[in-house]
Amino acid sequence: MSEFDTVLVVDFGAQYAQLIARRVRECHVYSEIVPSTMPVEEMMAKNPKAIILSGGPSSVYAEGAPAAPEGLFETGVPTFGICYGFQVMAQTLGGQVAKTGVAEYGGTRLDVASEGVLFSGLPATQSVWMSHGDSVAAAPEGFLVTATTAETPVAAFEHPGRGLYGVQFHPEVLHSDHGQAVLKHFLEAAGCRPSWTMLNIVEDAVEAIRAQIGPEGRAICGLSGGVDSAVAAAMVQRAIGDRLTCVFVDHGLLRKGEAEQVERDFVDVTGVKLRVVDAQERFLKALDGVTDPEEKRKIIGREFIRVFEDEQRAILADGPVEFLVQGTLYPDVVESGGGTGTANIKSHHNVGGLPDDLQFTLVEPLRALFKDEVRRAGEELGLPSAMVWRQPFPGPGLGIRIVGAVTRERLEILREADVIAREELSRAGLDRDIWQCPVVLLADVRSVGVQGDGRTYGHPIVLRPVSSEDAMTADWSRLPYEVLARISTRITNEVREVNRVVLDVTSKPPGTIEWE
Ligand SMILES: Nc1ncnc2c1ncn2[C@@H]1O[C@H](COP(=O)(O)OP(=O)(O)OP(=O)(O)O)[C@@H](O)[C@H]1O
Ligand SMILES: O=c1[nH]c(=O)c2[nH+]cn([C@@H]3O[C@H](COP(=O)(O)O)[C@@H](O)[C@H]3O)c2[nH]1
Ligand SMILES: NC(=O)CC[C@H](N)C(=O)O
Ligand SMILES: [Mg+2]
Repeated sequence: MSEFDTVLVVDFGAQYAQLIARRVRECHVYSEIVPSTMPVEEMMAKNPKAIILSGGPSSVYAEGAPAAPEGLFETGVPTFGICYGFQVMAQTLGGQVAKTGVAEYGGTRLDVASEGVLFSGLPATQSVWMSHGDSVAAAPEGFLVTATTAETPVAAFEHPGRGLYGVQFHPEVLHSDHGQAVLKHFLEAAGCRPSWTMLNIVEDAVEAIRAQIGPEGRAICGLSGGVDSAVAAAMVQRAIGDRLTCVFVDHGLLRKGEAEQVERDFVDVTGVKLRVVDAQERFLKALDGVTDPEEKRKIIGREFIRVFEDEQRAILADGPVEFLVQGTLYPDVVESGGGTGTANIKSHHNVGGLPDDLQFTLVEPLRALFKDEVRRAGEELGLPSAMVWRQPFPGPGLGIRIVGAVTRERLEILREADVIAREELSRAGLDRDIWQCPVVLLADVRSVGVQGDGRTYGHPIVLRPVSSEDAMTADWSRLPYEVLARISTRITNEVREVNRVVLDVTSKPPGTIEWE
């Protein structure tokens, strides 16, 4: 018998399929996503202990809407439907789904009518997160309706005898008060053992990397000094040892002290082979005069790859290098429009920004994970905590924090302002409280100031401190006024060209974290 149980998440085109999978993993049960079009026999071959049906954008009664996999409810495998998955279960088993004319989006009060299995021991009223326009009008025969809301008479149902459960709300998002408990109750009822740990992610990833690269293959890893590439590199190093060469690209869009830090921190700890490439000229030339954010991102993505290709040739003497390792995470993929039916928000340089003629085979062991999971993997791998808890910094660097064309002078201004903000936030002990704090230069905006009794006509700097769990959503950080005041005073005193500092008070959505 396998040491851990498997839960399949059947994806109906959900925004949150990966989020469901990770919440299951948080219950220490292994979980994998499969498309709703996969035949039931193939699902059964994976020997699932339980199945979760995800949400999705369609209406179950619409023509062409994805149906429950044929025969799924006859397999006897305990199954939990969420939102669309709940509606699909209701309809397939003889209940009724209809557009009732009322929709619920966001926080909603749920009244538990009967604890049943899912709500066992939980409060009779709780706040849950909803996102639906269709509703279950009648539960299938034999099902107990366990919860309602003001607008939704059937907000949860279950038939423990048949191992079938469903909820209209999203237990996987953190805004649902007891969502994780509801999920846990389902997994327990299904008999899933909590025996899976993050160690398995590391071990499995290392195994998979070994299999992908083979016994002779060699790889280059883009190392940025950030968490993701550090963890990816450490995994690959564990898999293929010194057949890995790391490449740090100094593209001139880095913050003060960044290049030195990579050499000091990562190489010291891992002893990995590192090549540092000074590519400032090439990036600045390629970006000359470019103001469109997507164009900047595409150029930066392409130039990164061109540098990796040059490095590939430079180390050819030791044997060909076919693989490129990147620390790509799931949010990079969804935002670049790579999820099921998701829109392109911005092309992350390492996903949507890659050139079409890419010669490398990509190795991306973190592609299905969120940042906090990567941090835990980093801890499992024994990386130092200063590295594991470092705030994210985007690959395109200061290039997407200058609103307007990128020039050496503007980079210098931004670098000076950024280091002041970072110093003051650290001094105030706020590094762990905030997710990151982009400092943005509005290069094409000027405003009038008065300094030393004279008139100035300088540029504004925007501070964008945010708190977040996984960068998919974020809120602006409520920093102490004294800290903001100190940052503002120092930046305007110390950075010529800047005569105004402003604070960005927008959450994500509607804003994104970076300005471009
Ligand atoms: N300066 C760089 N040199 C080489 N590779 C880079 C550089 N910047 C980014 N990359 C590559 O692009 C990937 C994505 O960058 P991203 O900023 O998302 O991750 P990270 O820098 O590893 O971690 P963090 O999100 O904590 O900054 C990196 O994992 C790395 O492979
Ligand atoms: O490596 C990266 N390449 C990119 O092209 C990129 N764009 C945004 N980011 C980082 O991703 C997170 C979410 O950012 P946004 O809310 O701006 O999309 C934040 O942490 C951003 O700093 C990037 N990281
Ligand atoms: N989030 C969802 O799964 C939505 C399901 C369905 N599209 C509805 O609006 O009710
Ligand atoms: Mg980074």
